[in-house]
Amino acid sequence: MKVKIAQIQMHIREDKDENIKRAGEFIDEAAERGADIIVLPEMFNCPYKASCFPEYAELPGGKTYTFLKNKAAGKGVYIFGGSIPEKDEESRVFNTCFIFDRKGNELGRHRKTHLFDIDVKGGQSFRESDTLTPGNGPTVVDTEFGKIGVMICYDIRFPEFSRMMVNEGAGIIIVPGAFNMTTGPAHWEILFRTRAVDNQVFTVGTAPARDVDNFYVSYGNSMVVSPWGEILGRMEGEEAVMLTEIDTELNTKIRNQLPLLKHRRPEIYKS
Ligand SMILES: O=C(O)CCC(=O)C(=O)O
Repeated sequence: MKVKIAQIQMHIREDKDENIKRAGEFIDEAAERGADIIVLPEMFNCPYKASCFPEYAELPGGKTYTFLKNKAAGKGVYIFGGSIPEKDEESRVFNTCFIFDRKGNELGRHRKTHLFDIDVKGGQSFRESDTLTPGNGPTVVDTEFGKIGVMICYDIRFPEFSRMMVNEGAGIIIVPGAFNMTTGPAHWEILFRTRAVDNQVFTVGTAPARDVDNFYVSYGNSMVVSPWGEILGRMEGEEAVMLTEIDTELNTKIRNQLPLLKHRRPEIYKS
């Protein structure tokens, strides 16, 4: 089955309303160009800064959630809403992707499960756990294009997580992310291609546009990778909407010819 995936690689500013407005303009453009699925980047309504997350956080049903829901219904598209800081009744804050179908029904939500706490010597440092609470598992949603797994950024570094999604039947893994200028050039492409080849799935990474004046500089490089490990679409640092058509039959074709998933020996893998 053919699916047109639109990735919105946008700049993210201080002003939440401005971010929502820009996302809306790009969603309109993607829908006009025939997208079936539209994907936004990680933290698309909020600067990627731990101290901003509680300040920008919303309860489900809040302003950004309602915006995404209405856009999905209004344009008749699936929206994988990048991520936003979500708060719950106890004021805990999560990094959450809300997913809507063509009618604006919430299909699922993924709370980032592996928090990004790193300190690379002479490079990037970040501590999401200063303000965020982790989610506790993988997310797989049902669509007319089959099952789609959803994870957020750092989650992709944990191979077991993708495998859990594939074991649940996911044929595409959608990953809103925001790698930086230290880990991005080193690992982003390798990770998306490796997860695709290991699991014989499409991987879709969608990042903010690069803004060298930001506190956190996104690597950008939004990409779609085939189950054969081929890069089907790739941006650089620019702000743009990229459309890539994929064919979900490819998963089955590749799995029949190279039956990796059948050849697994889970009884001898201990971890
Ligand atoms: O894993 C990385 O290098 C980047 C992760 C990240 O930026 C994130 O999880 O938001």
